[in-house]
Amino acid sequence: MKLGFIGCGNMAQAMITGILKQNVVSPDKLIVSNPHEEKTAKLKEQFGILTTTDNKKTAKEAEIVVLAVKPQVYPEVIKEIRDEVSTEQIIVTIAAGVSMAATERQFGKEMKIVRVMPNTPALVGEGMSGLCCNEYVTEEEFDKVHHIFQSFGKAEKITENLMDAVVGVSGSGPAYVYMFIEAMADAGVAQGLPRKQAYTFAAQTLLGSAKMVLETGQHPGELKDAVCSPAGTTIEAVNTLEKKGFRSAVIEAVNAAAKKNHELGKPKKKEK
Ligand SMILES: NC(=O)C1=CN([C@@H]2O[C@H](COP(=O)(O)OP(=O)(O)OC[C@H]3O[C@@H](n4cnc5c(N)ncnc54)[C@H](O)[C@@H]3O)[C@@H](O)[C@H]2O)C=CC1
Ligand SMILES: O=C(O)[C@@H]1CCC=N1
Repeated sequence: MKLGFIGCGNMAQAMITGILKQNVVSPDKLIVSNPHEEKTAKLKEQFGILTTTDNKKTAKEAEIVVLAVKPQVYPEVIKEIRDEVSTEQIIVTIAAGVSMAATERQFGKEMKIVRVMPNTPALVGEGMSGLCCNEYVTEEEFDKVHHIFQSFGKAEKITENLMDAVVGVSGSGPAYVYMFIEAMADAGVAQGLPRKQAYTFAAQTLLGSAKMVLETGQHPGELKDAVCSPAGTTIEAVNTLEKKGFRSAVIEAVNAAAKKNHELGKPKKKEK
């Protein structure tokens, strides 16, 4: 099975690195196109994969074609490749706000489409992806794509109406988590920790806490309570976070990203 990527920016590089590290697709079965050669140079050098500046070549050669360009570039790329692809190939979209109906309309034929929202921790094998597909994708074909996304983290099937929620929580989520780590580390530095150690202490605390949620199955509130000793240090911090509206800030942030994803998906005037 040949896998192609059109666009080789942050997200594609994270996924390709994850896929190759896990050996789910061998380097000779990968083709990546980007008009700017410098974007593919590092991957070419590191893994010896086939790279090109010609999107049509990727579209013609790959059985599964991942469109990894910005949402605004989708119409231009689809226009460029639509005569090169057959309805036997699978198109994977990862763009925020690009519905399967819009992709199908732009191809102008009954293309097999799998819509996915991945995230950048794919690079280290800890991605989180939500996937859905249209009616032309068989179960076996969906499983193939699912398998690829599972190779660099967790991947779950969802219905398309949940894509906004998935973008808000996991697609955009790493950015909020990095902000949290930065803020924790800044405070650590203010309290005297050397900068490098401050990042290690903050990031490892995030990692360990996340593992506790995933592996113990305990409610996050219960895990939080187990850290809060009566009249201890943690409840002072919890009290401060509640006073500063921490939970509500996070909820509003996730809702804002979900809303933006929804708005990006609304047809533009010229598309009507
Ligand atoms: N960055 C992230 O955390 C996530 C991004 N996404 C989605 O992934 C897609 C890509 O996002 P990023 O990788 O962050 O953007 P990026 O800007 O880092 O990468 C896009 C790449 O497309 C290339 N490109 C531009 N025009 C092109 C064309 N005509 N043909 C081929 N390549 C072209 C650019 O040179 C660039 O390398 C977007 O649709 C975004 O919504 C989805 C989940 C998470
Ligand atoms: O910010 C964005 O639009 C993309 C989609 C999800 C994460 N990054």
